[in-house]
Amino acid sequence: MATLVLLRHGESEWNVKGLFTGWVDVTLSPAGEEEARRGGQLLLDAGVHPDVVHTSLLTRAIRTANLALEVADLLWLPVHRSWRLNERHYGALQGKDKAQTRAEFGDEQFMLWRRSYDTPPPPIADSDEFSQAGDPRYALLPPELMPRTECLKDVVDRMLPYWYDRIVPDLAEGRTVLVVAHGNSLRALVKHLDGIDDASIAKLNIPTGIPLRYELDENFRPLNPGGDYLDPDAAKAAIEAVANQGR
Ligand SMILES: O=C(O)[C@@H](CO)OP(=O)(O)O
Repeated sequence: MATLVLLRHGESEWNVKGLFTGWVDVTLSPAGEEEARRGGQLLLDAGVHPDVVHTSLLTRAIRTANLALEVADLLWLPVHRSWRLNERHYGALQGKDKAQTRAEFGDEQFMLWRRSYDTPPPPIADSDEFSQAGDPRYALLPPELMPRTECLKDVVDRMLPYWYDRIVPDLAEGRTVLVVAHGNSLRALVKHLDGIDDASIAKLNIPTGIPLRYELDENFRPLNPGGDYLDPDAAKAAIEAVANQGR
């Protein structure tokens, strides 16, 4: 049996403003910093002691990991970062206001872009102020792998190699693994873990800053399907708030 803990970064500055974020590297809001620390406290209180951390290349996830680990007195843990755990690339919607987008394109198109499994938003132009073309953190990424938009299916496809090649080996060694990532990269991982079908995944939302614990069997499948939030009441309210963004 192995323990896997998933943690979505704390509230970001663009979560507060209601903007599509994706790969834009915004930082945490003051409330998000607090959520991250509380996430660390929840780990401590539950007696969960991660041995290794995997996170994305985006500041909001990296800072969340650091703030949570500091509270748990675990800043010394090994941390691995990969673009494969980044948020879904939101294409030309990056930097756009969610409520305005919904008003302009209608609820159906808005939800297709936000939550359908295989409809990506239009691609972002390299000249767009919110494009990541030329961002030095992706300099070693082969150009053909650099996304200009992604649907959730694309995220599953680029995240799974990291799951199998980097995270599963840690779990197989008996390590407790903490993955600090993003709303949609964690939806992709939960879809895989829980075997959620392509239509039902539209309804799954992940709250910021609340650790979600899975106990996995020898095939790295959940013994507790759906996982257990370390603060279930707070998670319920926060999940509702994520679902209603842009309304
Ligand atoms: O803007 C984003 O990158 C994501 C996460 O904040 O938003 P959504 O929940 O709408 O997919």
